[in-house]
Amino acid sequence: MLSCEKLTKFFGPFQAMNDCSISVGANSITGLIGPNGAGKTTLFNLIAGAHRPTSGKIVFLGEDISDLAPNQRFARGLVRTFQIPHEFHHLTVLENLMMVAPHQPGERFLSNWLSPMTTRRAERQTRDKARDVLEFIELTHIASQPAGLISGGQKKLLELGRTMMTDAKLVLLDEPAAGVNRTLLRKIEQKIEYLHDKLGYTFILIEHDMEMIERLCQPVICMAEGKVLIEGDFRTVRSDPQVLEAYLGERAGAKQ
Ligand SMILES: Nc1ncnc2c1ncn2[C@@H]1O[C@H](COP(=O)(O)OP(=O)(O)OP(=O)(O)O)[C@@H](O)[C@H]1O
Repeated sequence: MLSCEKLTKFFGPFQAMNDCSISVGANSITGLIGPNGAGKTTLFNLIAGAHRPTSGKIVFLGEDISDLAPNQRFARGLVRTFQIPHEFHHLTVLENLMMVAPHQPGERFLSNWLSPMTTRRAERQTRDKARDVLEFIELTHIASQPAGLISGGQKKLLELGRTMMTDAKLVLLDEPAAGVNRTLLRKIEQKIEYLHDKLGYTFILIEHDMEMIERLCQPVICMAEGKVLIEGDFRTVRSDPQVLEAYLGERAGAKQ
């Protein structure tokens, strides 16, 4: 579904991405791990189009998307969520979902005048879909609260819900477990599993929570210093000496 080929990225003299190649199969949940500063978020930025690679190429569903703008990638089904959820603070939770739906006729001034019925019908459909999504992410009870006032974990669920308002094919999830309590974390995992198993979503997931990576991800890719150290199933990656040194060793050391 996605392949990143020999990506490099320089920020001034600093090389954040160093000949990094990954490929992601359709309907997989790929875990992206690595120590702080390994280049995981930079890789997401390159895939989503927030940054352009210095060299290398990105192919999505057979098309070279390296030169496409983020909105063009989004229109092709490549959707990204953020470490810190980017909700619209003053809009309600329901409105936040409705905002995401692509190609709404009401966005075009003329169509509001020329075909108000069509616009209203489309808005009703979007609202109905948003209500279904709210039910799925179990946030119906806070539908009319301003999104800026809901909890961090609820914002993560809302982010996941916002991907469901789009025609997402590949979802880039940036630390879905960060700052989320254990109960809500299990709920987020179940939602990801459902979207993957029942709706055929493909995910790439950056996460520092190893339990979540172990439960959800196959394969797991470990990065360090802007490149891939190893790819494999969780157990293989976890026991690789390079990984232990670069990442898990660092965590184990921190516990002593
Ligand atoms: N816009 C930028 N300008 C300069 N340096 C940057 C920029 N973005 C990232 N970097 C650097 O690139 C390196 C990789 O950062 P990145 O955020 O991709 O790491 P990460 O693996 O996501 O880390 P973390 O797990 O801490 O989020 C870091 O050394 C970071 O300081």
